[in-house]
Amino acid sequence: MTRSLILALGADHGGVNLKKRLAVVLAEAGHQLLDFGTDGSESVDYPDFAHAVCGAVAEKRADFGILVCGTGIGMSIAANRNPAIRCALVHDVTTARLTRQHNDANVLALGARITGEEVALDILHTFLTTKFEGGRHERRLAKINQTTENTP
Ligand SMILES: O=C(CO)[C@H](O)[C@H](O)[C@H](O)COP(=O)(O)O
Repeated sequence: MTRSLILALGADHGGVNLKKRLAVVLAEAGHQLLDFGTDGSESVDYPDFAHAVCGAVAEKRADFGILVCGTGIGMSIAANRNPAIRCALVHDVTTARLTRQHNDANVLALGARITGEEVALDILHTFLTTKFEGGRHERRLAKINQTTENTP
């Protein structure tokens, strides 16, 4: 798939089956996985897994994080509360590419009830193999971290 990466994975009960499928493919591709669960179908709370995965990425214990819930929305909202995280909820290969090129996204959120397995695998491949372009995008990323004030 790409050079060997350390990837942090997390899902709630809505995303657990897709997470397991992604984990198999990623392990076969030679990546090292930090799997923060969940592992079963019992109802759990997605923020617990988002925070665990994002902690690993923020502390540089993982190169990227991958989060899966029913829609990906709850995971992405929770993930982006961490100031070190740029989490993108992605439904297609084009935005998977662009969020790496333009946003240097370090966490990918997927919705298992929305996105089919084959599309999710294509998104994952694109996300992990596309490089940040830098340049003008560096300035914009810096501004994301500058302020939360509602000024131009
Ligand atoms: O956070 C979500 C929605 O924005 C996720 O899709 C969750 O997986 C979903 O809310 C879980 O719902 P459930 O009815 O408890 O299975």
